[in-house]
Amino acid sequence: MTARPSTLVHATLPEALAALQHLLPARRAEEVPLTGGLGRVLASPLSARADHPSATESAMDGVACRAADAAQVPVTLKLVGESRAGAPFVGTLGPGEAVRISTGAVMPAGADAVCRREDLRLDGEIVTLLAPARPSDVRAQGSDFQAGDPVLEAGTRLTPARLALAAAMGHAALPVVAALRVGVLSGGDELVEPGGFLRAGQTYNANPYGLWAALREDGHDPVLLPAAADTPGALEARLNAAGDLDLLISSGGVGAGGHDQVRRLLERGNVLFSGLGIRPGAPTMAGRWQGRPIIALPGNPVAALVVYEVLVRPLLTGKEPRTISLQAGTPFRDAPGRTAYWRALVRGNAAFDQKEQGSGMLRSLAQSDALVVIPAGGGVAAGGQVEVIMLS
Ligand SMILES: Nc1nc2c(c(=O)[nH]1)N[C@H]1C(S)=C(S)[C@@H](COP(=O)(O)OP(=O)(O)OC[C@H]3O[C@@H](n4cnc5c(N)ncnc54)[C@H](O)[C@@H]3O)O[C@H]1N2
Ligand code: MOO
Repeated sequence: MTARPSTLVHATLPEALAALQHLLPARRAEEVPLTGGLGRVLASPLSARADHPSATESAMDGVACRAADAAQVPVTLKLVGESRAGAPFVGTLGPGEAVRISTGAVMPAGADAVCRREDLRLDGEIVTLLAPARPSDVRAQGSDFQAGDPVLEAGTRLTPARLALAAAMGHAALPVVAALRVGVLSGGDELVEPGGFLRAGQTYNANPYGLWAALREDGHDPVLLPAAADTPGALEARLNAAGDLDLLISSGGVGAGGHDQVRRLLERGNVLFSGLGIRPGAPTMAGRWQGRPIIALPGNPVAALVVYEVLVRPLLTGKEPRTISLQAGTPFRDAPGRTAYWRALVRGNAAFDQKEQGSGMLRSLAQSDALVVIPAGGGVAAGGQVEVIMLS
């Protein structure tokens, strides 16, 4: 059956992204505890509830004193007390005086520098500084961030460091974009679940596990659906039984091979685009089946994961892949009429193409550091500049 008039044939990546954006449900916000925030995306900006540091404090173990007293060394100062983390020195430091101080302890009033423990000698109430006390070993109150500062922007993906930051800002719960429930489906008579017995001509079902992990990384809620056999009825039954899903992502069955059930099913429903101007991933399709959005990725495992990286991830996170410029350590050819994403190793400031670029060769993707992006007609000689997407 031919595609409907609204179908984009051989969409560009931006066209495909724009078309898909209209298909996803409006994104709600929800609150999660800090321990549930990894990979989630902030739905609104997050401001600090307190200054960090909350007081001016020492960055080192040693003694706190006046920098002016300790510019010429060796110098002898009188120890008048101690400031420990949680138990500050009470009072003001006078000229010629010092207090013992530990890392993170509040600087006494009057003190503005710290001499490190390894740079001094203690003798009862006398301390001899052997190196000048340093103002740079003092952390000023609010020098990391101040109460009320909008530290994390809406749209920020929560990494371990950002979760620690949110905790340091005083937040126990975080407003995040509600996860989408995404069904992950594969199809093909040759597929055997990992762990099972493999006969010649069969292949372990790998794609859903990579897609499941990528969806989890992006803060969504993937649901693995059992692989469907290559019969029209089997696929339809899987989709109908999939239950309440916001989106379905399939892999396989979009080629022109005659057993390509996903393609046929989508063509009976509503096709949004059929074919993408990229390599790998050219046969990618998207559309709707009984109202539910479906992104149909190619079966070749590298194609499925590369299309996730350059199309699905930007769609689900609202962020374009971050590219950096590197030198081409080897030549990178273009793919006629398509944007190519070549697997590459990154060494120093240069990208080197992986010898193996076959779309079925998953090992070379797993062992790559980056995808080098080469626009149609834009092949690059060794020594030229290339844009690359770093793979996590
Ligand atoms: N004559 C042509 N043949 C092909 C073309 C073409 O233009 N002309 N395009 C090739 C490209 S590019 C791709 S990509 C594939 C797309 O094919 P399908 O999406 O229909 O994928 P399948 O035929 O189902 O499988 C392809 C390949 O991938 C393996 N596969 C599939 N699913 C999984 C899975 N879940 N886990 C692991 N491996 C999987 C499958 O065994 C096949 O080896 O078509 C090319 N052919
Ligand atoms: O799009 Mo196919 O991606 O090269 O294997």
